[in-house]
Amino acid sequence: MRGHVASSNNKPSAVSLENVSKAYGRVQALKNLSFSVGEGQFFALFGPSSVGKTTTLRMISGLVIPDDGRVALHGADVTHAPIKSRGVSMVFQSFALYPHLTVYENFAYPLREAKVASAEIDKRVKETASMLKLGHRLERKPNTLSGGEQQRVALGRSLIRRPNILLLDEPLTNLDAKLRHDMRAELKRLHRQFGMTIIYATPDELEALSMGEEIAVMRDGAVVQKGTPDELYERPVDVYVAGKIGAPHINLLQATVAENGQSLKTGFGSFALDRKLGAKAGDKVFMGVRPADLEIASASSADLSAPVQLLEPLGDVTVVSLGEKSDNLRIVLPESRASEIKLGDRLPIKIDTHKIHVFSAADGLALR
Ligand SMILES: Nc1ncnc2c1ncn2[C@@H]1O[C@H](COP(=O)(O)OP(=O)(O)OP(=O)(O)O)[C@@H](O)[C@H]1O
Repeated sequence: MRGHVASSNNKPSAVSLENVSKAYGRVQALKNLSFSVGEGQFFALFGPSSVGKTTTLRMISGLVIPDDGRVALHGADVTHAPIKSRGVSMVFQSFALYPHLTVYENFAYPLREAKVASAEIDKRVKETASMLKLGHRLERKPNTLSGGEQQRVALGRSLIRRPNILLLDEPLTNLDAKLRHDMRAELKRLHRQFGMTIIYATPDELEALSMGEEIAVMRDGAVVQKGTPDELYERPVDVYVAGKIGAPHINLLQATVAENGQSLKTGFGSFALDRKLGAKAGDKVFMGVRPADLEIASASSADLSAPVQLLEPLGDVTVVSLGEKSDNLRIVLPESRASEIKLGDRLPIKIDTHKIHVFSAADGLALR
C-alpha cells in the first residue's frame, strides 16, 4: 500500500505504517497493519486491550522493529533507524520516572541532556509544571506523589522536549474523572499551541472520539477503519466498528432480506430501505439503527410499536429498551419525556430509514 505514504495533498504524512507485522513467539501482535497520520494531526488509535496499540506506538518510536513492512516519518524510511534519530517522544502506560530526582529535575533532565541553557530550562520547567498543576510538587520525589501526579510528571517530561511527534499510550488511565477531563482539554490546548503530531492510544471510545481529529479503529493487530468521528459514526465499514462507535451502542437486529431486496424482515416487522441492497432475497443480515435515530411518533405515523422492557435513567436522558422476546431496541429520551413512561407501556416508534445500516451476517461487512 504505497499510497499510504503521502497524504491527499501530496505532502508526506508525519507517520506512515505500511503492512507492518510483528510476532512475539506465537502471538501475532500486528498483522499487515497500515495507516498514516497527517502532519500536525491529533490522531487516536482506538481498540480494546491486547489489540496491538502499544506495539504500534513502540514501533513508531523505534523500540520495536517490525518483522515485515515499513515505517516512515515525514516521508523518510525509518524502519531500522535508531530511536534517538526519530524526533519522537513517547509517554508509556507504565511510566518510569527517575526515583532519586525531584519532580523539577525529572522535568529538567531531558533538557539538560540536550544542553539547553539553565534560564530556558527553568522557564520551561515552571511552565510545564503549572500546566500540569504540579507547581507545588516540584521539590518532591516521585515516590511521594499519587499515581495520577506521577503520570502527569511522565507526561510533562515528554512535553518539555517539544517533540515533533508525541506518542501517548493511555496517558490518562490513572487519573480521576475530573482530572481526566481537565487533562483532555489541556492536551488539546497544547496541541493547538505547539502544532506537533500526536498519536493517542486509548481503549476508551469517548476519549478517542473527543480527542481524535481522525481515529484508527483496531482489531486483532490491524486497522479495521480510519476516519473522522463523523465518518466512523455515519459509515462504519462493519458490524465491529458500528458496535464500538456511538453511545448508547447501535441496535443490531437479526433480519432477512425481503424479495425485492429493498426491505428487511425483523422481529419488529418489515422495514423499507431507501436503497436496493447488493444482497439476495433470504440473505441473513443485521439491521443496525442507532438509538438516536429512533423517535416516539404518533400511532398513525409509527413504523413499529413495542412494550417498554427497561428504563435506565442517566441524568438528563434515559435509555429506554423496548421489545418482547430476545429482540431489543434501545432509544434515548430526554428525562422530562421518559418520566411519563412506565414499564410495559407500548410506544409507537418511527425509524429514520436513511439512517438504517445493514451488515452481512456472514462476514459482518456493511452492505451499501
Ligand atoms: N514483549 C512482548 N512479549 C510477548 N508478547 C507481547 C509483548 N508485547 C506485547 N505482546 C502481546 O502482543 C499483543 C498486543 O499487545 P499490545 O500491548 O500492543 O496491546 P494493547 O492494545 O496496547 O493492549 P493494552 O490496552 O492492554 O495495553 C498482546 O497479546 C500482548 O500480550
